[in-house]
Amino acid sequence: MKALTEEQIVDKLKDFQGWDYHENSLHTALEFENFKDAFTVMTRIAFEAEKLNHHPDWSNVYNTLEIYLSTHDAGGVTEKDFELAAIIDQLVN
Ligand SMILES: C[C@H](O)[C@H](O)[C@H]1CNC2=NC(N)=NC(=O)C2=N1
Repeated sequence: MKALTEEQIVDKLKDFQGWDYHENSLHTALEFENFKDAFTVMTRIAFEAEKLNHHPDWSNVYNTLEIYLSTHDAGGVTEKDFELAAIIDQLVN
């Protein structure tokens, strides 16, 4: 799968609230009520990532979750990253 151009990425991001293009990845930062809520969402994302065989680069500190999505095999952002971002949005909204 081929990496998208920055122009394509910025254009597609117009349909995504709360995501930006940062360090050659799609990026979002989420804050939850508490650690359990954050970890619950991480667990649900993990199952979706496994189904997609597409995995996030993420960091959790207490009630915050920072997610970076890129496609290692393509060395950039691809449609799969947007697919997983859309799934994550459904899980958190
Ligand atoms: C072997 C395995 O299918 C590949 O390494 C998959 C796993 N998950 C992945 N996740 C992401 N974000 N990018 C990949 O290129 C990728 N490749």
